[in-house]
Amino acid sequence: MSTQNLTLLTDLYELTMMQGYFETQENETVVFDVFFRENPNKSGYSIMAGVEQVIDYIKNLHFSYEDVDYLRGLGIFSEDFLHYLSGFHFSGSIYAIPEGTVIFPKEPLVKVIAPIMEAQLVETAILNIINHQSLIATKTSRVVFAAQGDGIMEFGLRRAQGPDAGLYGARAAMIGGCVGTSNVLAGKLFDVPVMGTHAHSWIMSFKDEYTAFKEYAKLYPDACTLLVDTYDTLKSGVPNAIRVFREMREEGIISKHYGIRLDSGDLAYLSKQARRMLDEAGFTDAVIAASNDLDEMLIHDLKMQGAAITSWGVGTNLITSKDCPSFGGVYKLAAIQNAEGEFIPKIKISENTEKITNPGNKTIYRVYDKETGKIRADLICFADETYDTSKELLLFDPNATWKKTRLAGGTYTIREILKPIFIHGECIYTSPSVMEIAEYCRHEKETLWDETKRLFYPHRVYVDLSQKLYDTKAALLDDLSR
Ligand SMILES: Nc1ncnc2c1ncn2[C@@H]1O[C@H](COP(=O)(O)OP(=O)(O)OP(=O)(O)O)[C@@H](O)[C@H]1O
Ligand SMILES: O=P(O)(O)OC[C@H]1O[C@H](OP(=O)(O)OP(=O)(O)O)[C@H](O)[C@@H]1O
Ligand SMILES: O=C(O)c1cccnc1
Repeated sequence: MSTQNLTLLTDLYELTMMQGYFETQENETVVFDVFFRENPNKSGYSIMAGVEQVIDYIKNLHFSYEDVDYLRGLGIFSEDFLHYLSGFHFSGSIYAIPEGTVIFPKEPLVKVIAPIMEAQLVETAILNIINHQSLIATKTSRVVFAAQGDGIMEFGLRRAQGPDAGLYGARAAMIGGCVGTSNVLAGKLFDVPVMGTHAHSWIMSFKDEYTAFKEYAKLYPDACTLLVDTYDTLKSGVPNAIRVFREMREEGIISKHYGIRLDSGDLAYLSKQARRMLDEAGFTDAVIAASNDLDEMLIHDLKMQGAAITSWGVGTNLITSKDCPSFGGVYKLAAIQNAEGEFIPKIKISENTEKITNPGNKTIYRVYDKETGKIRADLICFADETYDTSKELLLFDPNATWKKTRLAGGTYTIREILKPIFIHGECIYTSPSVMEIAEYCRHEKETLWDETKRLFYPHRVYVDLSQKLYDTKAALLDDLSR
């Protein structure tokens, strides 16, 4: 939250390195990139989320008297360094891809340009925030895709990995496309719709199911979703719900939003039977909602089975991204500024060529097909490179350079997707509201080809390097292998 001081939310090694830089170096300005190597959940794309919380974190970055005192107590920091920390503030620049944007592996999601002591300190918290929210936004986006336009309600708070994961997970889930959340604190803090039904305990607390439904309908006639599986879904739950709906209709209080929720058993079979019973009773607009360990695969499968469900409550699998519990974003040094103000590219070698980093102070252009508005590729280049869209653009796969695509001038458009957030310590970016981000995210997904959006074996979007960046990288690798 915006006033929270998370300065010590870092790994100890960031502070021990910071002290090392303080003792041994000139505190040169460096460039660090946040990027990830693989989309989670076998997705063809990911969704950026968490920038607003990164902004809050950076704005509140300071070592309080108690923080400094605690660090002193560890017995590993000098008084000179602790004195430096007590006057610390972030003076660098940060660029980020706006929340809700579709993102792909290898591209810089966040770029930090700052004196090395500052840039090093912020690694852990930035990764923590972006990794978590981007993971949940991406998972949600897949669940939403599977539901083919039906609403997904985020129900995961009780099974999230702690309060923060529940709260910021709900925020990310809204960005990824949920229609609402059961998380009331998320509703208050992020101004997003809260919604829900009722629990089995409600039914069990009354003398019988009918009375429980009736009392609920009296209290909440405008949002009356009755949980029908406590005793026997088709023999008792649905008939009792119909009885109550009928009485509501007779009393003229039938609402716009009413229906049932299934939470166990064969959801395809039960939903079809329930639909038939509701329709026969004249309640054709009663909504059938379902929950019970759902995820995108199950929802996809239930759709294939012709389930008559049009509203889905998804908890555990979404809020924990159960099939892929980590986003895998990393933070790597890409350049060091010399005395002349030039950024000298740096590279990290790996046995695994996929893990070799992209050097330099970079930016990203998203290249769109002019006619369809769909993404052709992303192009990572140096920050000072520019492109003229009236000229031919040559794209090539950096891992298989013989794979080339030539886009004729006038057939494509480009958009720089990395945006300035902080310049020389000053925040120059205003975060949109979560619902505005969610709307933007919905449009962003329209720029993906269907082949990229599909749940299984999606088509990969190319993330290419400019010729200049490719040549620089090759030259650095060449130098290091001498
Ligand atoms: N038609 C279906 N096709 C595929 N999966 C289904 C179908 N119906 C339900 N499921 C899923 O199968 C799983 C069954 O859950 P589980 O074995 O816990 O039984 P249950 O119905 O929840 O019983 P109970 O809650 O009474 O223990 C859930 O994840 C549920 O969403
Ligand atoms: O299955 P999930 O995707 O995690 O969705 C949330 C679950 O949480 C509730 O169950 P719970 O047993 O906690 O409470 P209940 O007594 O209200 O069913 C709800 O009925 C869902 O089944
Ligand atoms: O409102 C609901 O139906 C709900 C909320 C949280 C978890 N499960 C269900």
